[in-house]
Amino acid sequence: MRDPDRLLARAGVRGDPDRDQHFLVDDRVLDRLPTYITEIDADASHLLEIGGGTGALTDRLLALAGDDGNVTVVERDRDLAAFLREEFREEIDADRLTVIEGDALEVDLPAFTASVSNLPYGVSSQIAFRLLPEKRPLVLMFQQEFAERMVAEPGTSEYGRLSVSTQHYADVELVETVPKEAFSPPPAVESAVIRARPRDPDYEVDDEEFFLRFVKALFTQRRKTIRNGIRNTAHISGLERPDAVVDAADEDVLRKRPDAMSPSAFAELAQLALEVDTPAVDG
Ligand SMILES: C[S@@+](CC[C@H](N)C(=O)[O-])C[C@H]1O[C@@H](n2cnc3c(N)ncnc32)[C@H](O)[C@@H]1O
Repeated sequence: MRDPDRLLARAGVRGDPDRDQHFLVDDRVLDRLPTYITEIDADASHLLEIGGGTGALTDRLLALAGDDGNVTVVERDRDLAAFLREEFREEIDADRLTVIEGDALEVDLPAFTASVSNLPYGVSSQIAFRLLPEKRPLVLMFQQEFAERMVAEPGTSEYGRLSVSTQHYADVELVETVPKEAFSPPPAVESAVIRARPRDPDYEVDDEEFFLRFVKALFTQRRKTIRNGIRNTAHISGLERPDAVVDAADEDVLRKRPDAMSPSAFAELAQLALEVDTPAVDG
């Protein structure tokens, strides 16, 4: 495997934190990341990496994909993309690696089978919610506090809109926390890796967009009861008759606060809200 410090030296770059550049330099962490894919027997024939940097993780993903598989890496920084094309010329010529130079929020993504990425933290949420609906196994590095909110259970202080919307798409677990020293330059906060295994939720929602908007609306009033939340957030949820929704809902639910509501309880309430109200379409 390529040595991360040598890759940094060959690229001749110093990571720029203002451009979300914190390169993994701890071999043990780099070597472990692909194992979170093999552990669950996921299809590794086409791996996607967002934010290739100097290619230390890319190298491990090429090994994971094997000689018959391939990897696509997206990198926004022009110099780093040029370095990746030079460093991995053989793999590119053998059609085992594709380097896409561009912003991961804008470029067309290939039909990947799984993604392993040490995400640029400034846009990690937007990238995660680009990847999760693709319903592929994901192993993603985030700021630790963000990762903890993604995997949080109802009734905890970390549980919120992010937990419900993440868990709508996948079973998620926090598989590893990563200290700052594993990166060069070290980020300001600790990091953590989550693994997402796609599955259908154990509830039905007819209008996914409304469900996610309704959950977002109610969590803006985290300390209020669901009763008050429904009434106070119609401008966000788009409900036109919030009082009618309150009249139709169970008293037990109306008395709760959002952080005590499981995703399926939100889904049931969202379905009811749709039955008694036709929400205005966003935008
Ligand atoms: C945290 S570093 C990870 C680099 C490398 N994968 C590693 O683990 O060492 C994130 C990388 O994403 C790139 N990046 C930042 N914003 C991006 C964006 N919007 N789209 C694609 N890449 C981006 C940065 O230039 C940087 O190389």
